[in-house]
Amino acid sequence: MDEDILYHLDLGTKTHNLPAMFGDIKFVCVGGSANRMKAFAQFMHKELGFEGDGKDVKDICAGTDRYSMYKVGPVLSVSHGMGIPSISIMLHELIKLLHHAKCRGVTIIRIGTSGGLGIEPGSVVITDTALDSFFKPQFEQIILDNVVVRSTELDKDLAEELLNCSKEIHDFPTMIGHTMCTYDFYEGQGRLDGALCSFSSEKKLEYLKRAYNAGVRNIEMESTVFAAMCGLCGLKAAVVCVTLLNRLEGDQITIPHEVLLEYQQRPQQLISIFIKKRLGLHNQNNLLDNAFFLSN
Ligand SMILES: O=P(O)(O)O[C@H]1O[C@H](CO)[C@@H](O)[C@H]1O
Ligand SMILES: O=c1cc[nH]c(=O)[nH]1
Repeated sequence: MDEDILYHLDLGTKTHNLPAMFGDIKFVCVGGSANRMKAFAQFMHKELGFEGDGKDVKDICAGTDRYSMYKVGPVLSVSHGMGIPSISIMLHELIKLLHHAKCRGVTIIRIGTSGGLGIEPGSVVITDTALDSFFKPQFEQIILDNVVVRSTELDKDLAEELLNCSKEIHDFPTMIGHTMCTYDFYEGQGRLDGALCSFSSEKKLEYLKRAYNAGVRNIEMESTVFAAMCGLCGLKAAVVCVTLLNRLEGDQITIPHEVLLEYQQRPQQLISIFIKKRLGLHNQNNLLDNAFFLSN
């Protein structure tokens, strides 16, 4: 194409110098909420030792209210909204953005929240494989009037590397497990507390226990399409989600707001250690030299 307009990001190849703006990106972190992804950018600003408090970090996608995007050195932090359609639109445009910007060796991580299965609330789950609602490691994309089945395997070495980083954090449990991805938060996740509910408490528990026995440790709403698209486009990808409750014990999220905020920071803490280790900065307070990123 002579010009590529990344409509939902309010960016384009003729209107923006994408290699100059994004060419040094090595890590992309994505998550549902715009506020969380801004907070993550501010946190990484501090963690990477940049000057100032990072409070004035600019939303690169401010021209649209669909998604928010923040850049801190080699780290891009992007919101994706809720559910498969929302994240898949963002990923199409983000992956084209990385291509136009000539980025190389990029690692992409979803940092999210989820419902846990049989594990302590506040635990962090690193996904090895994303499963659909039938516990299959696949994502079904409708293309024209065909159902195209795509693999949802994630990078096993990256998951192990993240698990190793978690050993430095002693405040909460972290584990590797399967993640089930659904099209809905209520009926789709076997909740009894939606506006509609057509099954019994016994049926719900029977389904969730089968999911547990199939290796599922948490449930969320984006991991299958994320794994499938990143895998097909050659991006090393991981999904790291904190659990807000144990779904074998209830449906409503009753934790106080401050606890929710603290839980949401857990995947961010882990990813910060991972990024700093990859950059050779872990346990150092040195100021980053931007030239390092431009030359690597
Ligand atoms: O915390 P985020 O990243 O939004 O992810 C989870 O939370 C949302 C539901 O509350 C869904 O998008 C689910 O996947
Ligand atoms: O139970 C939960 C909690 C967060 N996100 C989900 O998708 N499900």
